[in-house]
Amino acid sequence: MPALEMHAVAKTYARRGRPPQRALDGLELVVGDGGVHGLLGPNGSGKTTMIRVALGLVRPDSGEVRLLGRPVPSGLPEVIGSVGALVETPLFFPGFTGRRNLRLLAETAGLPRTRVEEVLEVVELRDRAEDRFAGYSLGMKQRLAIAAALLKAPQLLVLDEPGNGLDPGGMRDVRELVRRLGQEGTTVLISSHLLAEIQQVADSVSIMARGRCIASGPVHEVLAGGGAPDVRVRVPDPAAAAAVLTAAGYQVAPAPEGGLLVHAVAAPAEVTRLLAGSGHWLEELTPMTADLESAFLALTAERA
Ligand SMILES: Nc1ncnc2c1ncn2[C@@H]1O[C@H](COP(=O)(O)OP(=O)(O)OP(=O)(O)O)[C@@H](O)[C@H]1O
Repeated sequence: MPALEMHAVAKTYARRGRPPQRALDGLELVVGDGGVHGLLGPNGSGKTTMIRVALGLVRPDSGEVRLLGRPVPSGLPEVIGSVGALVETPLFFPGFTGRRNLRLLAETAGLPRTRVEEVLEVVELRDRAEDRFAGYSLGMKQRLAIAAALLKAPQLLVLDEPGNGLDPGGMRDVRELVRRLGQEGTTVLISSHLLAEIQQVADSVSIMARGRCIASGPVHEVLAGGGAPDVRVRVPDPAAAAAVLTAAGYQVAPAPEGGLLVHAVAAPAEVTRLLAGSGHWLEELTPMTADLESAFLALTAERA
């Protein structure tokens, strides 16, 4: 059962004195169970709206939403206890310690104090748990917020742009935490407009642009555009080598940096074998994995 499913979801915000703003435009999106799923898109692409719709905080104009298998909003009461979310900066009491803030939240939710100690441990704030919240760095505040979302031991953790405003050290801490949670069995949905952030933590990714999902799948597949990667080869006689590869059915072009670019190579060893078999000894064979940035820019530009 997927953690989250959205079908044909549309949402347009009415704005006083200005034309309505379409935020979701027939969104189709599935977040599988387990691992870290990244939601990537430029500012204004609809990520926050999508998350708010998923959690029943915003009612869509049309479409179908299922969270942990239950329809939203009607089935929400059955599953919301298994979903932890960090959508807006939660309100902590600045004068209270981190521990006391969490204890208050745990009490309200009917959870034992031992759970507070567990989540403090998970976000590595135990050493600083007796410091006042007001004295925490942004990164520590963010980790405390994640700890609060983890109190009820959620099956699904939703984090909307958790890296926003953090310095590189803070971002690294959040990244490591997210990766660890994913490995330990929590399904994490994390949004970001930063490619590197998603690339470094997510197992799968959905790319959003203008209220739609324009690509989705395992990170390495979305990066490669869904197909096998190109490889660059260098040989002493490129023209003759190109002829050998073309005869074997490969598409070959001169590489801009020199050498040959062989398109969509599922098994690079096959290229090595073919060329060696015809007396062309490879000087270099490099898989050209597209980085997320170019894949992302190409995708969002295409559909814009
Ligand atoms: N409450 C609202 N009223 C009017 N327009 C809104 C509202 N919330 C969002 N929008 C608009 O809907 C579009 C999608 O916004 P949304 O916040 O969902 O995108 P996002 O991808 O999360 O962007 P960001 O990274 O900037 O938060 C934007 O054009 C935004 O200005």
